[in-house]
Amino acid sequence: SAAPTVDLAEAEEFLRLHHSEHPELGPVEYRLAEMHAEVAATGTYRHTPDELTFGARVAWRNSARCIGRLYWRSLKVRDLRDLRDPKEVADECVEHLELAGNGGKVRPVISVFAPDEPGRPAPRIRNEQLIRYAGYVGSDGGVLGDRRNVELTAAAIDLGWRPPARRGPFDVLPLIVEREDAEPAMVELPPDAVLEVPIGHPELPWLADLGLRWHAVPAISNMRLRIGGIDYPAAPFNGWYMGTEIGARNFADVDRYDLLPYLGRRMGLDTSSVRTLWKDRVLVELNRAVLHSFTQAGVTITDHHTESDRFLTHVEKEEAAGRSCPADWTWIVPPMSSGITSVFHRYYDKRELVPNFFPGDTEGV
Ligand code: HEM
Ligand SMILES: N/C(=N/c1cccc(CO[C@@H]2CCNC2)c1)c1cccs1
Repeated sequence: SAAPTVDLAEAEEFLRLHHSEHPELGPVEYRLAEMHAEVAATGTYRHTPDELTFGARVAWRNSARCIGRLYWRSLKVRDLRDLRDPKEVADECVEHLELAGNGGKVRPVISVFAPDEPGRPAPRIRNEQLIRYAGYVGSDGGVLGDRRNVELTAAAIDLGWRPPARRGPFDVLPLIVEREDAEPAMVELPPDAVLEVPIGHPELPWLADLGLRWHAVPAISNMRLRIGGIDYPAAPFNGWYMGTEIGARNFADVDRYDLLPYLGRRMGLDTSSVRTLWKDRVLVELNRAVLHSFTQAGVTITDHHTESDRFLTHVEKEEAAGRSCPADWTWIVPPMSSGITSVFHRYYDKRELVPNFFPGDTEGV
């Protein structure tokens, strides 16, 4: 027999949850006995496809920082647990992006690759998201592109990635997949797997000439999915964007694209003092540009008002189902116009439930 590497209490709690929410599965006792026998023999157990699908959907439902959970039942789950080879994992991530992008009608998808098992290390995706723009540090210390990805860009170059002849602010980085006992794989994303939206403004024609753009599919690839005591370190998942993520954070943060001062001047605002609220006026127009452009391009996007109302509907539905809906106010409340969104005006249950997603071990490396 092998020493159990899996937390038996967490495994049992998960199987009981699965049967309680799906009575059609019959009594849980048989499954519990099977699990205990497998753990006694091998130190771990294997989820059935149904358990994996249910577990991934509940992990989303338990993600306290996620405002988009109303549609948690619709998550498409790709069972790729037999894949451990870094190159194969990278290639399936390209498939994931094509399936999720769906020509603009973005679908929430998760791909679950091999779990950590005794003596069989799992693959891990180095990139924080499947699609990331390069960040190049200039000799003057300035950065061309996304400052957040300066280290990832250097890692890709170290692995042999050649930036385009003319470096730009939106060069898509290759995917890097690592496994402790294998060579890392680095795969360029083919253009048709990377749906992008050019950014223009409904009333300011000059904005389109700036060449701003963003990718349609946000796909988090460095978090660990934990289900019933089993960890899946490579389980990239995507939804669609809420406009503020791009307009109020990616384009606005000083340590990202830092566009507010430039756009303020182009809009002819008095940027000499914050008291003119010039930053706030630029922020609104930049976010209107993002929502307008995605809609024009036929790419799914949601605004922070609609998404706030949807989330509170989700909280009500969960409570009607007899479940508490854990939520982290500091992440749920959007990064602009907070007080005029519905989620601002209440408290939330902050417990941490499992199944769930946790920071990966490449987090903040
Ligand atoms: C379908 C549309 C979805 C929308 C609009 C949405 C929206 C968001 C937003 C705005 C955040 C905060 C991100 C930030 O502040 O940087 C977030 C966090 C999160 N979302 Fe969702 N989400 C969606 C789907 C999903 C799906 C499908 C999953 C997983 C299956 C998911 C899991 C999470 C997790 C785990 C976090 C917290 C990440 C962290 O702690 O770093 N979301 N979501
Ligand atoms: N819209 C989204 N937004 C995010 C969801 C989770 C995390 C993030 C990015 O988080 C980074 C770490 C902290 N802020 C930036 C963005 C989704 C990504 C995957 C499914 S939905």
